[in-house]
Amino acid sequence: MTRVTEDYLVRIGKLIRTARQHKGLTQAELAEALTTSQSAVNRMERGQQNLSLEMIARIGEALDSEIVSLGYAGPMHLRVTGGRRLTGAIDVRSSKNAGVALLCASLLTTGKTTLRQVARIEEIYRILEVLTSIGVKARWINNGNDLELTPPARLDLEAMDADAARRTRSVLMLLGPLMHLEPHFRLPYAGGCDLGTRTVGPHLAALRQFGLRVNATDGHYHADVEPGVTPTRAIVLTERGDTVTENVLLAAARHPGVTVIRNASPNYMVQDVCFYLERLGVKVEGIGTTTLTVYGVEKIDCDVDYAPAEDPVEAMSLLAAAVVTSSELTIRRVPIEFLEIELSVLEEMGLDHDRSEEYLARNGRTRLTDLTVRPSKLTAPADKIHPMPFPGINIDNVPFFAAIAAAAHGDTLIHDWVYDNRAIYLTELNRLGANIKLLDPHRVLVQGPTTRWRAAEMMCPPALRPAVVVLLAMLAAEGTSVLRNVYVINRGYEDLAERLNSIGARIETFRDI
Ligand SMILES: CC(=O)N[C@H]1[C@@H](OP(=O)(O)OP(=O)(O)OC[C@H]2O[C@@H](n3ccc(=O)[nH]c3=O)[C@H](O)[C@@H]2O)O[C@H](CO)[C@@H](O)[C@@H]1O
Ligand SMILES: C=C(OP(=O)(O)O)C(=O)O
Repeated sequence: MTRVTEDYLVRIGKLIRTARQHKGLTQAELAEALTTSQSAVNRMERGQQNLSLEMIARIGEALDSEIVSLGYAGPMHLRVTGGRRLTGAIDVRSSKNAGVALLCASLLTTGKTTLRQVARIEEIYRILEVLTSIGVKARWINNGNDLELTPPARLDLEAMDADAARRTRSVLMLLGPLMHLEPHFRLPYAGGCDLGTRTVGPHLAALRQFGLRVNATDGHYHADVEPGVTPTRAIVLTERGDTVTENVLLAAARHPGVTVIRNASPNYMVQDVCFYLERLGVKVEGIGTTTLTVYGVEKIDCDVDYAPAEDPVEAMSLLAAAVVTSSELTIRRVPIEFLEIELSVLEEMGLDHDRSEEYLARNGRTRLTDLTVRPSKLTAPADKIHPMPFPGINIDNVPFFAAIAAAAHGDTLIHDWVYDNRAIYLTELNRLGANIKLLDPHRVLVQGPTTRWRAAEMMCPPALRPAVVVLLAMLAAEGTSVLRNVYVINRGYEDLAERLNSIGARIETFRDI
């Protein structure tokens, strides 16, 4: 690990102290955020503690401070000592996908939005950069667990951080709230994982019914709002997509009158957005179904406090971690409604598991359970694994079936019809000892069981879930593996390496300078 010299340590220490005081944290509070002691923070601030670049980056994150978030810290990599069993229990955190939608939704009210237990992940940081660049005040409170967002009297859309906006597809969900605030605006083109072409047509077609016209030129969506246009009948989405449903919900929330959305996604992040809207005083009927009726409120000025639910895809990731490492693991706070089809398939494959009594998430609505998974002799499923819009196997959970199928006896056909590239990335597992044949760009045949995972040094595939699947296989492979440039994992998982270490993994993070 690279160390910085004494002179720099004193200067960095001063910067840390100033940034901490600016944020209103005590040394003890910063220490808690960094999982270190108050005396260690005291030594750091006096320049008497050696600091790894990793620690400096973490301090920067804890303090939201550009000064110490060191622009020169290079890409993050992981070094994995594999072949270890996982053990104990781990909590699922709140989802990336609800988090980004709720950040966009915060623009609906002129009041303050407090979001509890928001995942501290890169994707959230990108949307936060976009929001703060246009004037929203953002503050992490309660030891960095909760996020407080206060909009300005008028947004400065011209000042939008285009680089941050281009790194996330979720910026698309600003269309719905912004159309109520500005008659003309532009948004940089949306990005996200490298998953091939993804549709925006359904967003634009649905929002047109509220008078929003969008032209895509020069790397921007140019949006113009025609006043007085109102949907004359139910809005029928051409695809049952998650973000398109959320976008229309956000447009409908401040549209005076009743909007009916058909072919809506009932998926987890959409439910979170509906629960949030209810707290804003916007009535939504049909939550959890494919027809949503929204009773819009033209002006919303209340403060709102909401805790997004736990992430089913993170739950599936942890479950897959237990399976590939043949471990007994308890995964707590699993939003069971959104994982039960996956669990039914896994039960058929022979997965030995127990579920606790159900209890409610902090939002008071989502049902949670604690799931204990035990080492099992798995057989390949009789039928292909393929995703469906909810309810069905979650599209983002499909890659985890590749790792699980690799541990099962027999051949599993996986058909990812949704994304152009994602199935291709699954063949990366072959470098770690799996036997996966690419049948065409959307289908792979996994031939199990993988008797021995092999350690390897690899670049992260440029898509979040396949990247995590590779990491899981590295946990199973004896020896030392290296996974390079894990930004894409940090887009969607909070402190994944550290949290896996807390249940017995051995993963070190390191960075290039
Ligand atoms: C921030 C966020 O919430 N991202 C999620 C969201 O992205 P998002 O809602 O943006 O997903 P897209 O709209 O890109 O849909 C994914 C792909 O599925 C296709 N499609 C979708 C629905 C449908 O009924 N028919 C159809 O063909 C789309 O054309 C697209 O190619 O949903 C995806 C699908 O669950 C998830 O992978 C993403 O993690
Ligand atoms: C595809 C994903 O996300 P995004 O829509 O943010 O690219 C994902 O979460 O796996």
